[in-house]
Amino acid sequence: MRGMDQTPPPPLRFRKMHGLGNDFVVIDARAGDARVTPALARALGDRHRGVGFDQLAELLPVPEGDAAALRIRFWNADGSTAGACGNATRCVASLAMAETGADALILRTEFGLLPAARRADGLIEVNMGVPALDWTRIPLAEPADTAALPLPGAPGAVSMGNPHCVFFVPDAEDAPLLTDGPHYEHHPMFPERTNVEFAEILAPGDGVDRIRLRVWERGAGVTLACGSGACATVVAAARRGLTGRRAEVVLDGGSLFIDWREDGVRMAGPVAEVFEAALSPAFLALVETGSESAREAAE
Ligand SMILES: N[C@H](CCC[C@H](N)C(=O)O)C(=O)O
Repeated sequence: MRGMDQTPPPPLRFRKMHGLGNDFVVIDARAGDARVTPALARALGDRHRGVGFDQLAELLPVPEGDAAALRIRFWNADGSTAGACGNATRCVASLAMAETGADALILRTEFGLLPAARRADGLIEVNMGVPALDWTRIPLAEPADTAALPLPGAPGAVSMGNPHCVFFVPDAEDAPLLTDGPHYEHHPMFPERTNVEFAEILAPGDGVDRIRLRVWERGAGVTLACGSGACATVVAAARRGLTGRRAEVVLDGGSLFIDWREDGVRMAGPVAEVFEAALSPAFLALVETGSESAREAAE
């Protein structure tokens, strides 16, 4: 509950951005005056009653002397948190570089320190880190060969700081996203749920492998693009010898350029800022009246 001081809280400002149509609300909580809760994420993510997003990127401070410029916490539209979000990381990198005038910097996420840079061609590139391939780090509910899981279609499993289950299909356009997507997101093999990818290997172009990818995201459903999913798909494909370690990944919203090197998986693509606005105090009060969010905000 708010204390005796009835001074209204400052308006909660946010930015709306996207990477290939994978859309985000970005809240700068570095000053410590804002705090995202599962209830606020769900309310904000509602595409009819809120702002609407696939994910929310909460910007948090880092200690003095930290190698990173800032820390990011990712929230899905269902109020769950995620250890990675490639497209949102690229959007935040673009904001942070504009803020500091730098062309390269480091961002801290749950998965570690992620170097980011603006390329000469204007694309924003992030090194998403070294993929986790052991079953315990996906995580899976039992020991299994993550190169080909004991499930129909023998999908690959990869973590980029978040779990991915990658199916290779003959035609991604008619992939069973709306049935197999939720089925495998909630499959008991994935104790923390999983993102579900459907990948079709295309003919190489300009000497670069190409993959057509469609994604059902954990906590968000079908999205137009998924950066960590594109990284996981190239890793899963290369592990099977279906492609090399570099590929163009063609998603519904456009292409990401992936390069799996020894020191991590690089992912490059465009970002866009759509608008900046403030949440109305009435909206925040509405969220707070929900007992769950008020209790969490007070913790
Ligand atoms: N839904 C994902 C997080 C967002 C991933 C995606 N938007 C990306 O660009 O990586 C999860 O729960 O792991």
